[in-house]
Amino acid sequence: MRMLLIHSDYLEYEVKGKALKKPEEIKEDQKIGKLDEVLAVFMSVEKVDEQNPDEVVDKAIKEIEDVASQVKTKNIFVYPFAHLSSELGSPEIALKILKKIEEKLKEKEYNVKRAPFGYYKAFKLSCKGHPLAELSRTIVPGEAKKE
Ligand SMILES: C[C@@H](O)[C@H](N)C(=O)N[C@H]1[C@@H](O)[C@H](n2cnc3c(N)ncnc32)O[C@@H]1CO
Repeated sequence: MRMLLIHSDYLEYEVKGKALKKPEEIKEDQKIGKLDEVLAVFMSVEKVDEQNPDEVVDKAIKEIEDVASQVKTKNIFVYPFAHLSSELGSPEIALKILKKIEEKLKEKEYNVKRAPFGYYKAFKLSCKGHPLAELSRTIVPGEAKKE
Protein backbone atom coordinates (compact mmCIF):
# COMPACT_ATOMS: atom_id res chain seq x y z
CA MET A 1 0.00 0.00 0.00
CA ARG A 2 1.17 3.52 -0.83
CA MET A 3 0.02 6.37 1.42
CA LEU A 4 0.32 10.12 0.93
CA LEU A 5 -0.47 11.97 4.15
CA ILE A 6 -1.27 15.70 3.94
CA HIS A 7 -1.97 17.73 7.08
CA SER A 8 -4.54 20.25 5.88
CA ASP A 9 -6.70 23.16 7.00
CA TYR A 10 -9.51 21.23 5.28
CA LEU A 11 -10.27 18.65 2.63
CA GLU A 12 -13.55 18.74 0.76
CA TYR A 13 -14.69 16.49 -2.10
CA GLU A 14 -17.61 16.25 -4.48
CA VAL A 15 -18.49 13.08 -6.41
CA LYS A 16 -18.55 13.80 -10.15
CA GLY A 17 -19.12 10.40 -11.74
CA LYS A 18 -18.51 6.67 -11.72
CA ALA A 19 -14.92 5.58 -12.26
CA LEU A 20 -15.76 1.86 -11.89
CA LYS A 21 -18.60 -0.14 -13.45
CA LYS A 22 -19.70 -1.01 -9.90
CA PRO A 23 -18.59 1.73 -7.52
CA GLU A 24 -19.43 1.57 -3.82
CA GLU A 25 -23.13 2.29 -3.20
CA ILE A 26 -23.44 5.65 -1.48
CA LYS A 27 -26.23 7.72 0.07
CA GLU A 28 -27.08 11.21 -1.24
CA ASP A 29 -25.32 12.87 1.70
CA GLN A 30 -22.07 11.07 0.85
CA LYS A 31 -21.82 12.81 -2.53
CA ILE A 32 -20.04 15.70 -0.86
CA GLY A 33 -17.91 15.71 2.27
CA LYS A 34 -15.62 17.99 4.23
CA LEU A 35 -13.38 17.84 7.28
CA ASP A 36 -11.44 20.75 8.82
CA GLU A 37 -8.05 20.54 10.57
CA VAL A 38 -7.58 17.12 9.01
CA LEU A 39 -4.91 14.56 8.22
CA ALA A 40 -5.85 13.56 4.68
CA VAL A 41 -4.58 10.06 3.87
CA PHE A 42 -4.58 9.23 0.17
CA MET A 43 -4.20 5.47 -0.24
CA SER A 44 -3.47 3.14 -3.15
CA VAL A 45 -4.00 -0.50 -2.21
CA GLU A 46 -1.51 -2.67 -4.09
CA LYS A 47 -1.49 -6.21 -5.45
CA VAL A 48 1.02 -7.34 -2.84
CA ASP A 49 -1.38 -6.26 -0.07
CA GLU A 50 -3.76 -9.05 -1.11
CA GLN A 51 -1.40 -11.57 0.43
CA ASN A 52 -2.15 -10.34 3.95
CA PRO A 53 -4.86 -7.62 4.05
CA ASP A 54 -5.26 -7.72 7.84
CA GLU A 55 -1.57 -7.03 8.37
CA VAL A 56 -1.70 -4.14 5.91
CA VAL A 57 -4.66 -2.67 7.81
CA ASP A 58 -2.78 -2.90 11.12
CA LYS A 59 0.41 -1.40 9.67
CA ALA A 60 -1.54 1.44 8.01
CA ILE A 61 -3.32 2.24 11.29
CA LYS A 62 0.03 2.40 13.11
CA GLU A 63 1.47 4.81 10.54
CA ILE A 64 -1.65 7.00 10.54
CA GLU A 65 -1.73 7.13 14.37
CA ASP A 66 1.96 8.01 14.45
CA VAL A 67 1.58 10.96 12.06
CA ALA A 68 -1.75 12.09 13.56
CA SER A 69 -0.16 12.30 17.01
CA GLN A 70 2.83 14.25 15.65
CA VAL A 71 0.64 16.81 13.86
CA LYS A 72 -1.82 16.78 16.77
CA THR A 73 -5.11 16.02 15.03
CA LYS A 74 -7.79 13.42 15.61
CA ASN A 75 -9.53 14.18 12.29
CA ILE A 76 -8.65 11.67 9.58
CA PHE A 77 -9.83 11.58 5.96
CA VAL A 78 -9.46 8.10 4.41
CA TYR A 79 -9.24 8.82 0.69
CA PRO A 80 -9.09 6.03 -1.93
CA PHE A 81 -6.60 7.18 -4.56
CA ALA A 82 -5.59 4.96 -7.47
CA HIS A 83 -2.68 7.14 -8.59
CA LEU A 84 0.09 6.30 -6.15
CA SER A 85 1.02 2.92 -7.60
CA SER A 86 1.30 1.10 -10.91
CA GLU A 87 0.56 -2.24 -9.16
CA LEU A 88 -3.00 -1.63 -7.95
CA GLY A 89 -4.84 -4.32 -6.03
CA SER A 90 -8.37 -5.39 -6.96
CA PRO A 91 -11.16 -2.92 -6.15
CA GLU A 92 -12.95 -5.54 -4.06
CA ILE A 93 -10.02 -6.08 -1.69
CA ALA A 94 -9.03 -2.40 -1.77
CA LEU A 95 -12.50 -1.36 -0.58
CA LYS A 96 -12.46 -3.99 2.19
CA ILE A 97 -9.06 -2.73 3.40
CA LEU A 98 -10.11 0.93 3.37
CA LYS A 99 -13.37 0.16 5.20
CA LYS A 100 -11.42 -1.78 7.87
CA ILE A 101 -9.01 1.14 8.30
CA GLU A 102 -11.96 3.51 8.75
CA GLU A 103 -13.63 1.17 11.24
CA LYS A 104 -10.50 0.62 13.34
CA LEU A 105 -9.69 4.34 13.49
CA LYS A 106 -13.25 5.04 14.68
CA GLU A 107 -12.85 2.37 17.36
CA LYS A 108 -9.77 4.28 18.48
CA GLU A 109 -11.89 7.46 18.88
CA TYR A 110 -10.66 9.26 15.78
CA ASN A 111 -13.11 11.48 13.88
CA VAL A 112 -12.99 9.72 10.50
CA LYS A 113 -14.53 10.36 7.11
CA ARG A 114 -13.95 8.10 4.12
CA ALA A 115 -14.35 9.40 0.59
CA PRO A 116 -16.54 7.20 -1.65
CA PHE A 117 -14.79 4.38 -3.49
CA GLY A 118 -14.93 3.97 -7.27
CA TYR A 119 -15.80 7.51 -8.29
CA TYR A 120 -14.29 10.51 -10.00
CA LYS A 121 -14.22 13.23 -7.38
CA ALA A 122 -13.39 16.90 -7.40
CA PHE A 123 -11.54 17.88 -4.25
CA LYS A 124 -10.05 20.91 -2.54
CA LEU A 125 -7.20 20.59 -0.08
CA SER A 126 -5.35 23.22 1.89
CA CYS A 127 -1.96 21.84 2.92
CA LYS A 128 -0.57 23.53 6.02
CA GLY A 129 3.00 23.56 4.70
CA HIS A 130 4.85 22.85 7.98
CA PRO A 131 7.73 20.31 7.91
CA LEU A 132 5.48 17.32 8.73
CA ALA A 133 2.55 18.41 6.54
CA GLU A 134 3.49 16.23 3.55
CA LEU A 135 4.58 12.63 4.20
CA SER A 136 4.45 9.36 2.29
CA ARG A 137 4.57 5.77 3.56
CA THR A 138 4.85 2.42 1.82
CA ILE A 139 3.40 -0.63 3.57
CA VAL A 140 4.14 -4.21 2.51
CA PRO A 141 2.74 -7.27 4.30
CA GLY A 142 5.66 -8.89 6.14
CA GLU A 143 4.55 -12.38 5.18
CA ALA A 144 4.31 -11.36 1.53
CA LYS A 145 5.71 -14.28 -0.46
CA LYS A 146 8.50 -13.21 -2.79
CA GLU A 147 7.43 -14.17 -6.34
C1 LIG B 1 -10.37 8.52 -10.31
C2 LIG B 1 -9.87 9.46 -9.25
O1 LIG B 1 -10.50 10.68 -9.39
C3 LIG B 1 -10.18 8.97 -7.84
N1 LIG B 1 -9.44 9.77 -6.86
C4 LIG B 1 -9.76 7.52 -7.69
O2 LIG B 1 -8.61 7.24 -7.48
N2 LIG B 1 -10.77 6.65 -7.82
C5 LIG B 1 -10.49 5.23 -7.72
C6 LIG B 1 -10.68 4.73 -6.31
O3 LIG B 1 -11.80 5.38 -5.69
C7 LIG B 1 -11.07 3.28 -6.53
N3 LIG B 1 -9.96 2.33 -6.55
C8 LIG B 1 -9.90 1.27 -7.38
N4 LIG B 1 -8.85 0.48 -7.10
C9 LIG B 1 -8.21 1.07 -6.05
C10 LIG B 1 -7.06 0.72 -5.30
N5 LIG B 1 -6.34 -0.39 -5.58
N6 LIG B 1 -6.68 1.52 -4.29
C11 LIG B 1 -7.39 2.65 -4.02
N7 LIG B 1 -8.51 3.04 -4.70
C12 LIG B 1 -8.92 2.24 -5.70
O4 LIG B 1 -11.71 3.24 -7.82
C13 LIG B 1 -11.50 4.44 -8.52
C14 LIG B 1 -11.05 4.13 -9.93
O5 LIG B 1 -9.81 3.51 -9.89
